[in-house]
Amino acid sequence: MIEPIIQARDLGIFFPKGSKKKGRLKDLLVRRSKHDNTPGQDFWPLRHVNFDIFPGESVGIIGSNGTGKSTLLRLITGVLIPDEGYVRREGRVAPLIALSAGFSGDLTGRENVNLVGSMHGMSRKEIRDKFDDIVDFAELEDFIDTPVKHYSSGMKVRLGFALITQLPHPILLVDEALAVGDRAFKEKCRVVIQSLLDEGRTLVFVSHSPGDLRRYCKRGIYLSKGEVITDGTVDEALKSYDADTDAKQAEQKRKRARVAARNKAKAEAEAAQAAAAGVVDMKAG
Ligand SMILES: Nc1ncnc2c1ncn2[C@@H]1O[C@H](COP(=O)(O)OP(=O)(O)OP(=O)(O)O)[C@@H](O)[C@H]1O
Repeated sequence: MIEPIIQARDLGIFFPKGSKKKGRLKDLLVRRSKHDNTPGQDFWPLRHVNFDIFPGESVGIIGSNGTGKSTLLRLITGVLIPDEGYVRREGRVAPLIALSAGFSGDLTGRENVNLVGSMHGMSRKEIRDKFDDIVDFAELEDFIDTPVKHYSSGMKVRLGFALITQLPHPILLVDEALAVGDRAFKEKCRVVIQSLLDEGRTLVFVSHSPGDLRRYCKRGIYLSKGEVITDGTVDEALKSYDADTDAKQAEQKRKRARVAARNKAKAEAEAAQAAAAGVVDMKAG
């Protein structure tokens, strides 16, 4: 029997309302003690989430802003620790997430490739062997010995993408990585992702682009308010998302119409009152 490469069971995480993004152990401890002191102040971006992802699958995570998609990827990488349930993964993760965040500004591109590559488990030899390909892909030949703090945000993202896609890890997590960079670079990234999928890597892909989701993913998980609403083909998940969005928009339209009708009735009542007061004044005059 094939075992899942990623398995989530009753997965949930809370944040105290109004807190900043966290992930360090110290923060988690602080958060836990806050939780104990102020019950009812928690916000659960994800709760009761269950799924199995099998080796070689490509799964799109779909949902509107703030529904817990990135949080889910961060739980899969292990950057965040769940408060309920668990997420288990078999094998290492190549995270195409916040691509420029791991770099140290004072170090050069070359030094960062060495540092971040080894942090992700690459040996010195692997880094040496892949170094030229990384620099070439990132198109940073002339700037590789410049401190990263002088890079533009696009240059940092290019270097991050070039490095992370060289990792041999079986699980690839992508969070809107294709939404950055210019058109030519985006196309290059798409080709690389496709080639990694062809090698049999497992992909979990967060995107707002139906085109990209359909291009890479057979399966789709639609999240709403932190829960899995649909887990099926990518078309089924997108359909479910569209139907919810349409229903939400219709509700907002009805709400606006109700407010407009109320305002109109109020304005008419005020006009009638003013007219009546005018009649009284004239009589008095
Ligand atoms: N570490 C954190 N501390 C506090 N709140 C957080 C933290 N991480 C995420 N959140 C909140 O959890 C909710 C889900 O965030 P998340 O980034 O996972 O959403 P998303 O579905 O990826 O949204 P988008 O489509 O806008 O990227 C948001 O309301 C966000 O503000």
